[in-house]
Amino acid sequence: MKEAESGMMEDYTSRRNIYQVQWDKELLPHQLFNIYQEYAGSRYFFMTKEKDEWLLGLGAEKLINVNHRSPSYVNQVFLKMLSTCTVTGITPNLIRLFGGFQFDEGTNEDFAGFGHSHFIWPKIQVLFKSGCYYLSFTNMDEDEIAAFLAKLDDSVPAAELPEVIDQRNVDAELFLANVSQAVDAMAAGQLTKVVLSRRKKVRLAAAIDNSALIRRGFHDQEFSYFVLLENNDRTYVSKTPEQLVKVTAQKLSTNAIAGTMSSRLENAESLLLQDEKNLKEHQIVVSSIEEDLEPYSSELNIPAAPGILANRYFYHLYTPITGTIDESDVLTLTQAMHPTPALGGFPKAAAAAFIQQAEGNRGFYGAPLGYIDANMDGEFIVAIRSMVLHGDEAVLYAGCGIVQDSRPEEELHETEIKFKPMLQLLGVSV
Ligand SMILES: C=C(O[C@@H]1C=C(C(=O)O)C=C[C@H]1O)C(=O)O
Repeated sequence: MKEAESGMMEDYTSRRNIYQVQWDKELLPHQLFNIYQEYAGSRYFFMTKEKDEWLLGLGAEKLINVNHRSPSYVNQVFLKMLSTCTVTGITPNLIRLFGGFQFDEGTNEDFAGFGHSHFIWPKIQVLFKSGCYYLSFTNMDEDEIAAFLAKLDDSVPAAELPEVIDQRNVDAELFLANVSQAVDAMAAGQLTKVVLSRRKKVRLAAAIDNSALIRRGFHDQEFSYFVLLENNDRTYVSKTPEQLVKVTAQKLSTNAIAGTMSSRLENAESLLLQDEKNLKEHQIVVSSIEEDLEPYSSELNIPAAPGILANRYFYHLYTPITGTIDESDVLTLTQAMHPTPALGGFPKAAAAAFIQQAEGNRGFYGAPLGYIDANMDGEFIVAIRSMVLHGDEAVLYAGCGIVQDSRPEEELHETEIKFKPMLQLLGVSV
């Protein structure tokens, strides 16, 4: 906790005025994104799978951007900041701190500039919840707020996405070699499961306007979260079906999602529900989540067998898990669970070492992204089906679980399908 020791925490203790209002007319996130260009580079958007709740931030009143992953540090800073607030309006619990912790401690150049703990307290926060829009302004004077509210009625032209001019795999050969090596390590008894990934680069004719991506993600029919986090000239985007953990008033929910089959296969659902390799991959995740949560929860409800999570391109084996936590909060659980063997492997330490040596660092790919509120409740997702944007280039990430009976070419194919949600978002016909 170097920052705390060196006194940088002082930075978070100046007084803040928060002004909150409820807004009655419909607000569209892609229009809000474009209202003030001066906030570009420090905006974010988070939407649930059901699309019934979303959170949007414009501008950073405070940015937590440190080069170590530390939920307790983020927690401490957030509490300090909350203690400095004078709230005029609805309720202080509406304020959320949004961001995430990178997958591992090392550096990945695709994510240059993002912190390993990276969270934003926005200048303007828009929360859509239970059918209502709540706006919170931090340290903005009356005139600034009035000017912003006046702009909400203006229609902001929807951005268009530039044409795609190139797409190519960058490490398919390395991925095949890594899968073979993982299968050998499993035969030698060193590992039970490891999740390996690879990348694809897509180039567009011009720099990408993030509001265009939000417009697409907001209107599509996929059952997945949508997350977009800007940091200066880079943006991370994920359209993931996977929740890491959500806590509301001591009730927790999480899920195991592992085991995949292309929806193009005939009878894919019943084939997947009976497929031994996929069931094995899935059970490893369920057992590990149960073990990780055991110290925090005296009551966990875990169905005896998985069901199916259906999306446009694939089906996954899916086990929803609920429970009650004793003395804990969402950040502690995030740390206890990440990475589940849905993104790391099993045993956890051996899998982490294997990934490190095979691929290097993952940045936000597979990482927990989400928010906390003043009650220390919140929700974090596992950022997969994702990409980093930088100017006119997108670097896409996709991975899959490897077990002893995995075949490299089949796993390569599975990752190819997993690029599709991002390719489609960018406008590549898939
Ligand atoms: C690793 C990814 O997905 C994970 C791996 C899965 C699998 O191997 O079946 C399924 C869902 C996710 O837990 C990814 O999409 O990049």
